[in-house]
Amino acid sequence: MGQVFSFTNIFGKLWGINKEIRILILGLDGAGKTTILYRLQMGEVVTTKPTIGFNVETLKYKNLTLNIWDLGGQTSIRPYWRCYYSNTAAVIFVVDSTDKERIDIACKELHTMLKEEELLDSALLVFANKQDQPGAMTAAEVSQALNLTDLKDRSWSIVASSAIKGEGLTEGLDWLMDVIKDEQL
Ligand SMILES: Nc1nc2c(ncn2[C@@H]2O[C@H](COP(=O)(O)OP(=O)(O)OP(=O)(O)O)[C@@H](O)[C@H]2O)c(=O)[nH]1
Ligand SMILES: [Mg+2]
Repeated sequence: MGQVFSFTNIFGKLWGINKEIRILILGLDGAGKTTILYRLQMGEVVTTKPTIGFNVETLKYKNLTLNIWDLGGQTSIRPYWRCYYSNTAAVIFVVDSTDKERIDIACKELHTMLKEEELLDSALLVFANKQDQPGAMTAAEVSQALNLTDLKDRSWSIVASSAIKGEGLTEGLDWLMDVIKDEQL
């Protein structure tokens, strides 16, 4: 009981200290999820292999402790995403903005995922990634292709990013932290 009412516990919770926040990074294979995870954690571009299973890293960001789960996006692995949904504060959905052929598949996977009961309260941040590549769809084009304006009763945002150049990632995460902090009050 003493532990429950301790000063650090109460005030830590008020300021978001101690609280661990679970975030999933999802999206089709090759979108840049693992590159984004390690760019956020280490500030570097790492060499990646297709993720079979998941990577999980803890990141301290603005007084918050984020547990970020990066799941493999290959077709055969996507059915396992749902095993990770419970207690998820936010989903970061990563799109390869150059992959026009598969944007409809990305759209379908996104909306299937968002219908899941366990994710009804989760915020959504979409990264329109690989903006450094010629011919990349803009964030507005990706937003339209993903039918994001159809989303009701959910905090969502889309941010143009390049994980390789490190652009847009902090902007996206700042938006997400503001939403998560607001929802905790
Ligand atoms: N040009 C460019 N390449 C990127 C960017 N982000 C990631 N990549 C490259 O895209 C490839 C796939 O990146 P990953 O991070 O492994 O993709 P993933 O989404 O984790 O893929 P799975 O693990 O298979 O689901 C790698 O060669 C990355 O270097 C980006 O913003 N721009
Ligand atoms: Mg990966």
